[in-house]
Amino acid sequence: MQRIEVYDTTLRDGSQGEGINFSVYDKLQIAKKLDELGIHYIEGGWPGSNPKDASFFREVKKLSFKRAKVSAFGSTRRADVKVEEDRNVRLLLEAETPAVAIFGKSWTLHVQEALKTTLEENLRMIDDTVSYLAGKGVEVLYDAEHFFDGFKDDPDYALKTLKVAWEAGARVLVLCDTNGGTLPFEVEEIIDRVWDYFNGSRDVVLGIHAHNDSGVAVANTLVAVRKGVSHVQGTINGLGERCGNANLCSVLPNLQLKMGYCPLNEEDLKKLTEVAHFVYEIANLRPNDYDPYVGRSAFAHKGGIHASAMLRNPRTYEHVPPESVGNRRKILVSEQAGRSNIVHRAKEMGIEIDPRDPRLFELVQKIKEAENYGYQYEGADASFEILLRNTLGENIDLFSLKGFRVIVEKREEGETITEATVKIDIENEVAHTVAEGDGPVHALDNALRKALKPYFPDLERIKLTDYKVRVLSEKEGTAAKIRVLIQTTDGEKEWGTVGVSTNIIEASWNALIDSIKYGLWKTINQKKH
Ligand SMILES: CC(=O)SCCNC(=O)CCNC(=O)[C@H](O)C(C)(C)COP(=O)(O)OP(=O)(O)OC[C@H]1O[C@@H](n2cnc3c(N)ncnc32)[C@H](O)[C@@H]1OP(=O)(O)O
Ligand SMILES: CC(=O)C(=O)O
Repeated sequence: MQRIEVYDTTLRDGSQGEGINFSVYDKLQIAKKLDELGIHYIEGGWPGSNPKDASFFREVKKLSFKRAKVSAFGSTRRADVKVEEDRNVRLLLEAETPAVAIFGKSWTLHVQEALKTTLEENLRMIDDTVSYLAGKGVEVLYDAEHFFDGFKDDPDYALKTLKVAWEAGARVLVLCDTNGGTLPFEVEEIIDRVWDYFNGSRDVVLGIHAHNDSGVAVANTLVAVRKGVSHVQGTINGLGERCGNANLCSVLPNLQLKMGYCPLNEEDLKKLTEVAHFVYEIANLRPNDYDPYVGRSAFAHKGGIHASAMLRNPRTYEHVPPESVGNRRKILVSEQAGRSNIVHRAKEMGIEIDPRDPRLFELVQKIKEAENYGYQYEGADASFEILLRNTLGENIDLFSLKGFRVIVEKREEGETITEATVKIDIENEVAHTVAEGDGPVHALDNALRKALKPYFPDLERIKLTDYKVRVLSEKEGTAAKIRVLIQTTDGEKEWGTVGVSTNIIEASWNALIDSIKYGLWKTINQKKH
């Protein structure tokens, strides 16, 4: 089995994606993660492009990588300029990286329209640049920009550019589908023609760099490997110009788990999900839950039929074990659930329940009715646990509500005052408190805490971290039904709760009360054990 070289261009082509702007520090952090993952080459940027990329190459020298080689990217020399006088080529050398990637034109249209030069001069530009850099002892990777489109228009010329780069000393010839318009069967046919051109010589090393404009960048990369390509380029999460690049988070597990290649070692592949989320975080992007392999939903099972079969044998609904890429399985509870989903979730909570227990049928029904009303338990694990325990006859309520009132007063001077009064039964006493807040929910939270604090000092640690409101029936205007989802933490764990009502304050109260009730019960329960 041939060795596959992995070349990551998240820091260069990934930075060309709309909305992406990595700082030098970000780039260095990502480079370290890529090295830990076992990536062979890290393309850090284009030193001739901007001061940030130049600065990255100065800083990255201070780091030592376990495995990865750092590569600098740039173009061939400009037309009619001596290679040793070309600014871009000089800056590439000044980056002092062990490898450089040079892109050159393979498509006559580009030579004539974009470069405005002759076909012969373009060949000289490739020849001069590759041989000059190789002569300086740098490993040169040659990116044949628009190779597939160039080949379709003028195969002889496109192939000639490859030959020139190879003979000038390029170590790898990377076939680029720059516009991302090529389909997998075309990639296969064209690569066959490239091997024919080089008389099947496997001394030649071919690479692939595919863009995702047709949604097939990963497929194009995989078929290229099947055709003997041994150098694979791509980015983490598929970031990159326009629709992005081949997503290494799909390419790598496909190669490793399905095709029998070993671009990474088995243990390193388990870091993939963490690296994917790290890059999203640094790029300030919300992770795509539906990403293959590494998305939060990649192994989330919602349908009752799926959950039932999964619990008997995970292979029934999973193409690979989630742990192989560092992800995890989730069994969701919702209106699509059956008893199996609940048995599984209950087990995770330490509750053993017989799948034939009649209370389970009752609970499935309750959930379906509640979701029909507007509740959503997928993001509200604590509200689900409360419902489950109540149905099983366990009372986790440490206090009960006697009533609340909220007053919002808008004053002539423009000031808005919000005040809440809460009355609760607690340990056979009645606590009656009043508090102000920035808004009605804040005031209620403050009043409730004031009432509970003397009984539960641990309440201090319980903090709301997120509060989301969703209108469920927009057409009803201000009388619409509202769903409130609250996230809460005690500094160690997070939990979610849900409330639904046509009254936004009541919906918020329901979610709030579940959140605090659950947090207090959990703390007391932990102390007991
Ligand atoms: C397929 C790819 O993704 S390639 C990478 C693309 N990435 C980027 O463009 C990001 C970094 N780019 C930059 O910072 C700038 O574009 C620079 C510094 C490279 C060049 O900036 P400028 O000199 O202002 O020119 P501009 O951005 O308009 O680019 C056009 C110039 O590049 C030249 N050029 C384009 N491709 C090549 C090539 N393969 N070899 C040599 N020169 C090239 C063109 O001939 C043109 O030069 P001219 O204006 O003298 O005719
Ligand atoms: C080199 C490169 O990024 C491309 O051709 O798409």
